Amino acid sequence: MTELLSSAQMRAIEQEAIQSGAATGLDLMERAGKGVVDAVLAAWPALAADPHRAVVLCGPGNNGGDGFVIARLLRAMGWTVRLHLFGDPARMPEDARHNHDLWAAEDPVLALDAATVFTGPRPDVWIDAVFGIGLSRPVPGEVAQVLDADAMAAWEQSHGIRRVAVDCPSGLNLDTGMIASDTDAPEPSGKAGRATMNTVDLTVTFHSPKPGHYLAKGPILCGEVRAVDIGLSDTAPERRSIMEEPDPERIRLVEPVFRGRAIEPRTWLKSVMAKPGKAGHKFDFGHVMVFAGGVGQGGAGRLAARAALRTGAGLVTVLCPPAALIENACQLDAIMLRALKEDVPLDDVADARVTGFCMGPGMGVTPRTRKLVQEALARRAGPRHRRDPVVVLDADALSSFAEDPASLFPRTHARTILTPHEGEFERLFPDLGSSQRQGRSKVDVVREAARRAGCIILLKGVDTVIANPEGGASVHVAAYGREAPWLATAGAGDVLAGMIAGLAATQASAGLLSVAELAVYLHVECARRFGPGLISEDLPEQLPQVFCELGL
Ligand SMILES: NC(=O)C1=CN([C@@H]2O[C@H](COP(=O)(O)OP(=O)(O)OC[C@H]3O[C@@H](n4cnc5c(N)ncnc54)[C@H](OP(=O)(O)O)[C@@H]3O)[C@@H](O)[C@H]2O)[C@@H](O)CC1
Ligand SMILES: [K+]
Repeated sequence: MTELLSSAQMRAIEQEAIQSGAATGLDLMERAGKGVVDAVLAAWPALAADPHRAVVLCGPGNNGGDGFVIARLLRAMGWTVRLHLFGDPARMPEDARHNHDLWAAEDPVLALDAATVFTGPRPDVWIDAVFGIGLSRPVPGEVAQVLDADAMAAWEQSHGIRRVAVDCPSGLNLDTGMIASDTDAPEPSGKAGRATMNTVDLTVTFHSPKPGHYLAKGPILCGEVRAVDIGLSDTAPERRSIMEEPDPERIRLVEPVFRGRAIEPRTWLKSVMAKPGKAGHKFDFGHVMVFAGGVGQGGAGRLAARAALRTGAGLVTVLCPPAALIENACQLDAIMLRALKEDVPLDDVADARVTGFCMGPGMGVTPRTRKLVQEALARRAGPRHRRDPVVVLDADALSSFAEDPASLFPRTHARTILTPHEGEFERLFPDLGSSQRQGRSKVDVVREAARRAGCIILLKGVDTVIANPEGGASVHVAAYGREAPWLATAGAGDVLAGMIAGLAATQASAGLLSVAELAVYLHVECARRFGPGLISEDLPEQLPQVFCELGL
């Protein structure tokens, strides 16, 4: 997993390097500027063949300082560079000021406003070095107008201009992935309100990517993200083992990368999953019970059950009300089926060998659902097992506690995972819901929710965030080449719940958060493998091929 560094962590690492004498601030800025130029030429090799034209937009801090280095390096390659500055050079930080002076000794520093920028000739490359990790408030009006998505239309064939952001598209908050919206920017038309931000083709960041590249608007705005090495070392390196739970101080990105290097996906899968390479009988790989709804309401539970079985659980049983037995029996083969009468306790049907419960999809928002959830959460490890059964709560199992979430949280435990979408999340944590976040990052609110609930929370989305009560957090994003728009389909969440239950119930030695990370990744891989036309029934059926392609 790649570790995503907050602005504060990035600053601390930079300061440590400077204070230890490993590098000066100027060294780092020079390496950052050179890293951007190298990344641009690597992305578009044709640009290296002969000199081109660039516009470089610089801001008042060190992001702007990087911009001055980039402008100087391009100039040295024979490029024609127009440089625009927002801010007062006299107030720039020392290193940025130094690079300003190097540029200004030979070439003009132009004003950064739409009239000045867009009357110049069309550039081949556009470099945005206005604000980076130091963005502290909404982007001022004159800058917002230049960065507006439509502004470039002032040039002919503006779509052919290569747009590059230094650290981030200016205005994007690198901790949250959000854009401050209460800008004082008047639109060119004079209307109040925020201009729409330009998306770039390439974002070049330093040392390590930041959460804002992956959360919320980040993936929409950043194009491709490249992190370049500027010679910083991290004193808190990644955890020793790939399946270790994340460092509570850090956020990690779910991908087959470990300690900065891409690894064979199968190494990751084998470290998290119980089944590959092990001999055993079906009870060695767990028994998952999936609760289905009443007559006509069983599809969601069946989808989850199929996903649990395909991920490797030894046995999967669907539990349903007696009236729905025939409906389910007509549709299930390898999956077992039991009726659970209204007044019968869970213990009557679930023996000590059950290692996982998947609850919620199609169950109905009812007192009976609440009761069953409470019973499942009260179950403890059987004599043959080290750990309590995993309890995956999704959909109606969550909404059944909307009136009184506080009655759920004393019962949830370390082997519980709640898998809400935004609506369900808001029902359980009204003050943390998307309408109440007010600039707090999705990671922060999911961490807070996990702490409150005392269990793992997985908040679904294009950017899925998973957190444990200790503060460990992961982000998985279906973007940057892993887009999965066909996953926005009814039942996809039920399948994910089943995948998590299936993987966790197999008695894998990895912790539940690691299991959830892998399940989210596999879920997206299944959707991508199937592609257009995907419906939820297709997802579990992709697993065998996905496992095979990932090297199992
Ligand atoms: N850390 C590292 O390891 C390395 C960092 N490097 C680079 O440094 C960048 C961080 O530099 P930075 O800290 O100077 O912040 P930056 O983004 O330039 O902005 C601060 C300035 O903008 C101003 N300002 C902010 N918002 C504003 C607004 N809305 N409207 C108006 N003004 C606003 C703010 O003013 P203030 O808030 O202080 O009033 C201040 O003047 C980082 O992104 C990377 O590119 C690399 O060189 C190498 C290694
Ligand atoms: K920038």
